[in-house]
Amino acid sequence: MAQNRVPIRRALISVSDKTNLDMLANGLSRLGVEILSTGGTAKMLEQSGILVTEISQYTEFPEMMDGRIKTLHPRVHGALLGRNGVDDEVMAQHGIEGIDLLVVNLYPFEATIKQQGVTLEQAIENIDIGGPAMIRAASKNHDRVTVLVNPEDYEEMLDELSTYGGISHANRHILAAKAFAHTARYDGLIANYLSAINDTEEQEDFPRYFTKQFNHRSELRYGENPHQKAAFYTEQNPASGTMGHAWQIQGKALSYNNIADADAALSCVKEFNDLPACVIVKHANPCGVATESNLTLAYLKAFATDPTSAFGGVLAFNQKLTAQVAETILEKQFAEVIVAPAYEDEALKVFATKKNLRVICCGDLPEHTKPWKMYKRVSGGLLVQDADIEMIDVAQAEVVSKRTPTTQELTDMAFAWKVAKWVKSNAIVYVKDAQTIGVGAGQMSRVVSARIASIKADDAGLKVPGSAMASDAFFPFRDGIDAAAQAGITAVIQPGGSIRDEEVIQAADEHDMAMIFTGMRHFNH
Ligand SMILES: NC(=O)c1ncn([C@@H]2O[C@H](COP(=O)(O)O)[C@@H](O)[C@H]2O)c1NC=O
Repeated sequence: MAQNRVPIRRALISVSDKTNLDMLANGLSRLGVEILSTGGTAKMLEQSGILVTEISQYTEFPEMMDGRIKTLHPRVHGALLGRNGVDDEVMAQHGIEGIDLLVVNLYPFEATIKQQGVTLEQAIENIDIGGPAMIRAASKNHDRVTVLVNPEDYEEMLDELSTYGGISHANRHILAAKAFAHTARYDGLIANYLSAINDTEEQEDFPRYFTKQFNHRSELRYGENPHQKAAFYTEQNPASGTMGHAWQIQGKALSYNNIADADAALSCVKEFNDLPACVIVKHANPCGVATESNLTLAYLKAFATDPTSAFGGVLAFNQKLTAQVAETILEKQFAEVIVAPAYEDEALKVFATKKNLRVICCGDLPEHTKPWKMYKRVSGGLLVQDADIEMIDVAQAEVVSKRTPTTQELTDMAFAWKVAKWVKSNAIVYVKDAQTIGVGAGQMSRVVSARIASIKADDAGLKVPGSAMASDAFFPFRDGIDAAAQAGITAVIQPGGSIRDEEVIQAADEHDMAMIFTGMRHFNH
């Protein structure tokens, strides 16, 4: 197929972010490309000794209104929009010389609105008008014009230009789509910002119009089930320690369920930043969680909670993974996915013996997570909420039982509470000595979750007596407490807030249990 390469004779460069600018302009000059440029960009290029024509010289119209008008001129837009073989005559008639390459990036609106105490006026002055207008014009006319909106793309374009003398149609098309995505994201940010601010400049939590852009990261073999097609999209700059940031080191391609489960495992393991921790997830639920003095022991304890469910599980760790952990995992079980912030080279050599095992590196886990939003598609709409990043200090929680918890019980309750947050509701988690003893997940009644936690502990040969129990939401009846007491639970952590709290506290007192109320619920659906 013909490449339909278009040579570049004239370029317009107008950039706020001047990264790689010298390299680009030097490259273009060497290839004999004439450069037009706006005020600040032209000044910088002149200082570097590059020959440029100021845009105001070309338009014969001054830049004005503090930069609100620079390139908004028919000689610029005609030069970008004029079609080869269609508009040649009219261009000549009006002294319009075609621009073949447009290099633009926009006023830093996103960075401006992220600043503390920014005013509406400052935000508005950082809305770029001329830049998006040119990007849209050039992208529409990518049949002739090449458009660059990202300094990371300069080098590849220069390579193609110097090697082949022009840019292929395929690449102009890719760059045009990228440029429209760039302006779409930019306008989305502006619309979100303006529609979340009222006339007294108070920021509302949720904009009237909501636009968010995600970028295609990979095709997935299929979705939750083989008859569902699926792909993975990520944010612009995903934070370290997230699935959006993570990269795969080895193994079979990641599936939709792998990514969802690895995310669940990562979320849970991040709760334990003080000690080496391991979380094993199966079908989005932790089936074993433990902390210990090193990752190998943490893994062994997590595995011991429910070895049956751990088969084919997704394992997350909160520290650099050693060869010893890798060997122990391979001895003990078949795993689908391992995710950790980093790996020792020796650990990777061990995993390399299992070619299919998916090994993912997520980068450092940040200590404090900034607030962010969660989205869930429902038919005909989108649910948006704050991510559940809150975690109470259990030591400050209210003791509601007659008996106060022992130090050991408090520690176990704190651990169980962190795990319960990441178990699907209704969640019941039994914990002793920094190890999950039984997990009851995703049941329609709380008492059944409690029974399941006991059954799981029994199946694994773990002793419940003396364990603490966490419940993600209040107990609506005393039956859950009675069932737990029967199993040997001595301490209970739960949000409280039921109309039958008194009856529930009385049940705890009758069984001589310690009970604390967190005042915070952690439903996870
Ligand atoms: N108003 C205009 O005609 C106009 N044309 C280009 N710009 C922007 O001006 C910036 C570059 O300005 P300078 O070269 O003066 O540093 C770029 O981000 C570009 O998108 C404009 N500024 C804002 O709209």
